[in-house]
Amino acid sequence: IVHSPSAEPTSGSPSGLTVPNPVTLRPSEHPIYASPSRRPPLHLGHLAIIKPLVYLTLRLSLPDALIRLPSGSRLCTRRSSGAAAPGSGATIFALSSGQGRCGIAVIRTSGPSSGHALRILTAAGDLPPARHASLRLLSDPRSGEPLDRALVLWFPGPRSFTGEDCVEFHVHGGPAVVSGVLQALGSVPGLRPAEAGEFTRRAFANGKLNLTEVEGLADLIHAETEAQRRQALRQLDGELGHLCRGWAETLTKALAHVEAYIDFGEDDNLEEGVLEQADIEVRALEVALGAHLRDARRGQRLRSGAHVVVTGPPNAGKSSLVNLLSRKPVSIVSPEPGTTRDVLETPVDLAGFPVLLSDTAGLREGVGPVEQEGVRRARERLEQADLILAMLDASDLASPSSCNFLATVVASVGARSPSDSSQRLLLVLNKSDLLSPEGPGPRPDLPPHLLLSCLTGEGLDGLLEALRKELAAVCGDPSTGSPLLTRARHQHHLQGCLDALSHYKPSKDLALAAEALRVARGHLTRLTGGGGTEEILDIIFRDFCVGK
Ligand SMILES: Nc1nc2c(ncn2[C@@H]2O[C@H](COP(=O)(O)OP(=O)(O)OP(=O)(O)O)[C@@H](O)[C@H]2O)c(=O)[nH]1
Ligand SMILES: [K+]
Ligand SMILES: [Mg+2]
Repeated sequence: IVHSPSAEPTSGSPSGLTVPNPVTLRPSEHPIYASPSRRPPLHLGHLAIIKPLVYLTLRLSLPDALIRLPSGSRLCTRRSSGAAAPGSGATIFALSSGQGRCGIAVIRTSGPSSGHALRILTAAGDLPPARHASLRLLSDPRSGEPLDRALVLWFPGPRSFTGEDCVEFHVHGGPAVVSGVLQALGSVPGLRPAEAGEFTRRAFANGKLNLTEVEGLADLIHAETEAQRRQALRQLDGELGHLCRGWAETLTKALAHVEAYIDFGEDDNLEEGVLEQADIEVRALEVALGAHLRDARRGQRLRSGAHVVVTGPPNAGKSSLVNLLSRKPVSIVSPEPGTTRDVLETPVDLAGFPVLLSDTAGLREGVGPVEQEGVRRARERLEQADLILAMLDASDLASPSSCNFLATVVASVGARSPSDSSQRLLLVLNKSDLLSPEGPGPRPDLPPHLLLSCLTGEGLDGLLEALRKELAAVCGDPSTGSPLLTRARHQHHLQGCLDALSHYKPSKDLALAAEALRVARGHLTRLTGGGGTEEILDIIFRDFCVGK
């Protein structure tokens, strides 16, 4: 029996599915008002009047709340969640496990009529105990005909995946059983089939997941390699959202400092150093954002695949290597130089990392127009590579094409420092089987390289290990380090935040500095799904299938 990971047995579940909904509190409802000593917000030792204290406390405690400010409302009044209200009380149902014949299929419902539907299908007056698997006979409510003996799980809201009342039917996976149960559910008043991603959308709207977690869930469903799965799980655990919320809090604090200074600084009511403190924190945040952005492409590569391009002079064995790594005959191999003309790409899982592997034409000059076009395409593809697999024939290192390749491609990538280039290069000397065992090895003046024979397979393990290390550097290791930015959307908002902070110059103009902080904070809020994100929701939820 498969226990569905979508179920959420306890509120602080270990999968981190529960995220406190950013609620809008009125000042009078906020706990800080009940006991102001709970969280001393600032060092305001020399505060002469009580008004700034209340004011600052409000601002620090209620970052996204609707706040009516004492004088000149400067803190923006943003509604916390950008989600649409969930589907107007309809109860949705769908097959949530994969299509086709299987041992067990999971059908679930979400919405206020879930309990009613469960009672009707099990012909029982009572609901089963919450969050326990119970064996029940399901029958068609119209004909009374038995459909299946199934496990049913009842998740009363809000402790469910969507936050609404949910039911899961674990039925036998035959197509007739599944369609029978789906039809039976469709006959219950108030129930309708779910649309793609609708369960997750409701979870988002009810504050069960934030936007980066929704993206993590979509990626987890689509993860094809180990590393992708690990990255998606970390994002689903809310690590990126957590980081952004921490940053947004820093900005809120700084904003409160600056605004307090605008309103009360001149009255000499604030202690010294309030602005300086804000300055220090903003600068530290800029450094952190910069570091994350430098990493930015790694998470995206891990999500969509790193570009690995095999290049070298003709006949080095490039196509042989591509076929070996992809374990299928992607490219034609022949003793004739200039066999490969077009760029041939194939997705492969290399040591747990998703890779788009490209075979290219051998690089040489003075050839006919067709091969020339192949060489041009090869060079173009080389520019887009995250990792270059540079290949030479170990028995042919003295040839003009080998020397030329070493002097141009290998030398130029090797000369760039790792920091100013995102491209990496592995030099592979193929056809090691042709080297005589007693004879001298390859030229001693060569850059670091690996020996390989595509013919015998010797050196392949070493190459795979080297590839694993290189790809970990290219994609980032999803099990360690800070959470990666997996989408261009994340990068866009972090860059926007950083750009806004470059206008933060409190020594020049305090009002503009405050505005810069607000814009910067807005980007962070939108990254996790707060404030005006409606238009991107559709894009994100399109990634889901029906039943998720
Ligand atoms: N002895 C030996 N021959 C090899 C090895 N790898 C490839 N070859 C042979 O070298 C020849 C060229 O191999 P390809 O894989 O077509 O080389 P390529 O670099 O793709 O060639 P082009 O597409 O023409 O640039 C073929 O006859 C292969 O069988 C190896 O490790 N040892
Ligand atoms: K060839
Ligand atoms: Mg080839």
